[in-house]
Amino acid sequence: MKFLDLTKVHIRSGGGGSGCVSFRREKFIEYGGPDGGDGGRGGDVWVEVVDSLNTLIDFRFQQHFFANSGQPGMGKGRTGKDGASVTLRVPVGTEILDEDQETVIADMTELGQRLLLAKGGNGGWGNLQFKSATNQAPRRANSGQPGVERTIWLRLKLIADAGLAGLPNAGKSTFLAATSNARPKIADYPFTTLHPNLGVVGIDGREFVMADIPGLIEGASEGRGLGDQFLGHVERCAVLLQLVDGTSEDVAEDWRIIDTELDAYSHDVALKPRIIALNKIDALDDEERAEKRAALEAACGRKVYLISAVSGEGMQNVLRALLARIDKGKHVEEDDGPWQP
Ligand SMILES: Nc1nc2c(ncn2[C@@H]2O[C@H](COP(=O)(O)OP(=O)(O)OP(=O)(O)O)[C@@H](O)[C@H]2O)c(=O)[nH]1
Ligand SMILES: [Mg+2]
Repeated sequence: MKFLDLTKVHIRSGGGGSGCVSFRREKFIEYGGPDGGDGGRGGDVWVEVVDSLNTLIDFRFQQHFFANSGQPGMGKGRTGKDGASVTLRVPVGTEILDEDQETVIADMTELGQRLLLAKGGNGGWGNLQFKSATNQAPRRANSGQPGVERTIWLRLKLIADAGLAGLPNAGKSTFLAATSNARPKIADYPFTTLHPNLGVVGIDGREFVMADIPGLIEGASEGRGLGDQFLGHVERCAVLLQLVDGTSEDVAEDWRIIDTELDAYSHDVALKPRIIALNKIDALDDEERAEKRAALEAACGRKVYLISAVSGEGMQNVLRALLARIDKGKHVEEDDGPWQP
């Protein structure tokens, strides 16, 4: 199932700068002692959990994370500058795997959690450090330690922010394809979608993850059709978008069937914030739109969005409403009850 995001990343910490061999050269001081400074430390490679999108999509564009090397030491006892470190910013729930993809190096589960993945090399000693009672003028300095290079994998179990629910053919996959990077199969027969698809939806410069699941039918909670086996995937969503096919004879009944199945599956899922949209309005005239909207609003007792996943009409409004619900879910801990638009 396409619920895992897996990305390969190459990392390299910086090597330490080499130590310097140098002697004091000043007028009237005949034998200036050694004054070569140490090399700077190489930069580290860190991973840190940040509050961001719950996909690893950014790592498709940047797969190399190389820290800078330390600068060499200099005369007059000056230490070289340390190399800059780099940090991989990952979402909560990212696992770090070794190159073999089997060994789990770390499980990044908490916001702000930080882990050192590759330590920068120490800088080498300058000749100043080698001065001793027996050797007042050492011509010796160390080179810096090399950096560490490795390949790792990031693996994230995706959690959808929004889930699509509706009868077969309601247009769920069309909606996902129209609004996200996902390319699910779309066709004019029921049960086109056989497994869930996920897509990253962009709206107003923000992004969220939406899941398209196979259509539900009456009796799904008792195992009819594809049953409720995929509803587990929407259990953790912040909001559900229920699509009702506008070309259906009885939109109120269509809404009720899904509502009943959600409730039979789990009370919690039925009580989740839900946004209702009447889809395929491009196929309806004004009178039909008004009539069906009224019937649907009477059945569900809340605002109904009018949309067309094909023409794009009304889509922005629904996406904004979903995003607002998702944001609300993230910032408000207590449940403010169902059915609040
Ligand atoms: N006219 C019109 N047709 C639409 C619209 N949205 C979807 N359709 C059509 O409705 C049919 C079903 O669309 P899908 O997106 O496959 O429906 P689904 O809900 O994913 O169906 P299942 O995967 O079987 O549950 C396709 O022929 C779509 O082209 C719309 O806004 N307007
Ligand atoms: Mg589908």
